[in-house]
Amino acid sequence: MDKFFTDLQKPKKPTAESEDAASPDKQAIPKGVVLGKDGKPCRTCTSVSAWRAMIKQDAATATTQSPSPTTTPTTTTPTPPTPPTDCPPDVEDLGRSTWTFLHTLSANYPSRATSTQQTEMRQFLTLFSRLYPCWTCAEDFRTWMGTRGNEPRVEGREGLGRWMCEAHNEVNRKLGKREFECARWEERWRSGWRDGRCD
Ligand SMILES: Cc1cc2nc3c(=O)[nH]c(=O)nc-3n(C[C@H](O)[C@H](O)[C@H](O)COP(=O)(O)OP(=O)(O)OC[C@H]3O[C@@H](n4cnc5c(N)ncnc54)[C@H](O)[C@@H]3O)c2cc1C
Repeated sequence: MDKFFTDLQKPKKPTAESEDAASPDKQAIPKGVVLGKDGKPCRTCTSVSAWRAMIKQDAATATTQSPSPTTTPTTTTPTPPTPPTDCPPDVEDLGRSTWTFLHTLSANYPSRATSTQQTEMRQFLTLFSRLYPCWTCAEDFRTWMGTRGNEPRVEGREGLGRWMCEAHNEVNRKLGKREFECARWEERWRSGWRDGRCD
């Protein structure tokens, strides 16, 4: 699991297993930008900041490679405008929405799941880990989930909620974020905080 996000700061190449296999031009890819099978950056695998850095770099390259014979080359490249909110999600927007869904799903899982419900939840998590649109995230999530001791705990709500919290904390650690106190997952995602601020 050490590779989970370790190369977040490097452009990540799709693996042969990934449906998005590509042959990237390393020179042209800024840090943090991930490529899809068409060789183009994968927006759902890339943060807006890395995306914007790429646009800025493209603009700078265009300026230096094809200067107009009649104009003086510019020395600064304008920062692209902040995208409006109704644009396709980047890796962070997608992640926030997805965690909201996954924790809410756990919070509404039966306290004691039937064997059918357990099977369905296992199947869902397996499919989720294959279909999540950030393929680099999905790949690492699959690896984590497949590691001994990290298998989904689907017997009931408490186990699943804790497991989801641990899964999320794994991502938090890899991204250098603070870990969440898993004893409080239910307050965050089901009952609301004990101080009553969500009531
Ligand atoms: C399966 C998966 C894999 C991902 N992999 C990557 C990746 O490889 N690279 C990448 O850049 N991004 C990845 N992301 C996105 C990343 O986890 C964040 O969603 C994104 O960086 C936005 O972070 P955030 O700080 O806004 O809050 P988020 O991490 O999205 O958290 C949202 C809210 O959940 C609560 N929370 C935080 N931690 C926990 C926890 N452990 N348990 C319960 N609640 C918690 C907090 O209240 C927080 O505000 C992944 C997302 C998912 C769903």
